[in-house]
Amino acid sequence: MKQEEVKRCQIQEWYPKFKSLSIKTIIHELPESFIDYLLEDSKPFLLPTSISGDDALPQRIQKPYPDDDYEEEFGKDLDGDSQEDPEQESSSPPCFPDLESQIKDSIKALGGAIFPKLNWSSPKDAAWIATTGTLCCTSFSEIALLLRSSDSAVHDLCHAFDSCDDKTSSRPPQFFLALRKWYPSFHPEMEFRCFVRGQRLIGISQREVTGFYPVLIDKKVDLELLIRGFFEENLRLGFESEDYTFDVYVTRDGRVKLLDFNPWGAFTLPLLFTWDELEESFKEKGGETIEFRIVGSQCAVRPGLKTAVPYDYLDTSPGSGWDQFLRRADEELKRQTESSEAGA
Ligand SMILES: Nc1ncnc2c1ncn2[C@@H]1O[C@H](COP(=O)(O)OP(=O)(O)OP(=O)(O)O)[C@@H](O)[C@H]1O
Repeated sequence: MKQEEVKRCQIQEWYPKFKSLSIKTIIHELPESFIDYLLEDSKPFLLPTSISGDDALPQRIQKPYPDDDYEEEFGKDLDGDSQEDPEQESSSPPCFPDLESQIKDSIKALGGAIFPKLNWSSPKDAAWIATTGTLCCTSFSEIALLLRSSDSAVHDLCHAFDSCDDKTSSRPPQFFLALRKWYPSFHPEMEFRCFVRGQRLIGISQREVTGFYPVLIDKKVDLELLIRGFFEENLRLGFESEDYTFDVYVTRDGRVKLLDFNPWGAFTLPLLFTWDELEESFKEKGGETIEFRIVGSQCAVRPGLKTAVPYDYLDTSPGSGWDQFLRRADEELKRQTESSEAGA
């Protein structure tokens, strides 16, 4: 894969051209100080101080220590004076007044609630930390909390070009924050990922693979016609890459909305396909047919895509803690088996 292909899939690159086919979005360039803040490994975890004071998150979260209790226990010396905290200076909450004020205006212009996204990715793996459990944000600090907690954001910030065979840099020159109007009524069964190889649409997959939606069985033929028409009319010659994926949402009245572009292969999830299957199908059929895959029964649903839990839950590598836990569980099992055998 080439860097150029990955760059084309950045929202600030494609959105201006395909704006009329997509959902309402406002894009802000991010200052480097905010990128540093997202990447710094500061403890305690500090949210930016709000300039407006009308933040959706309680101010208390933004303090390094929980008020009086901490001071009572640790902060007073024997004479009763507060001790100086050597970390105090470095742990004062950051503040991005200009960015915050621009974002506040954009959230208002988008109806009061937005879905945040960096150049390529949303912080979908961090939804668990939000008070709503979703990516719906109404304030700057909610966005900051999601981005700071997300491995998908770190991927965009540090590893976006890792799969490129002509990689010259680890990051793009600028980062952007896309604020997309929040749609609470998105129907997951109406989202599809479409696979384009050699400028031919060769595959369509249900996007939400953890559910069985009987309605798709009846609608499949019509949906394929709609998506194919959308692709031929707008993307085949309009998007410059030869190989890529695009995500669409089909509204109840049959309009196709473009949600996203992703590079072919590498970090992009092939959902109900494998990349080998897609390559094979292109080789055999030369892009003449489209294969449309949906989950065909309740028994065929896929497990979650492991994108919505903290990385620590999944990491079983040495040093993660899980390795020790599993070793001890194994030892305990062996011990029990041995003692029951000895007793028999
Ligand atoms: N504006 C929106 N309002 C509500 N939900 C949304 C909105 N945009 C996207 N979503 C939901 O969030 C999901 C992820 O969105 P999106 O594809 O933009 O994120 P992503 O990080 O690029 O994901 P991927 O890496 O899989 O492409 C979508 O499948 C959709 O269900």
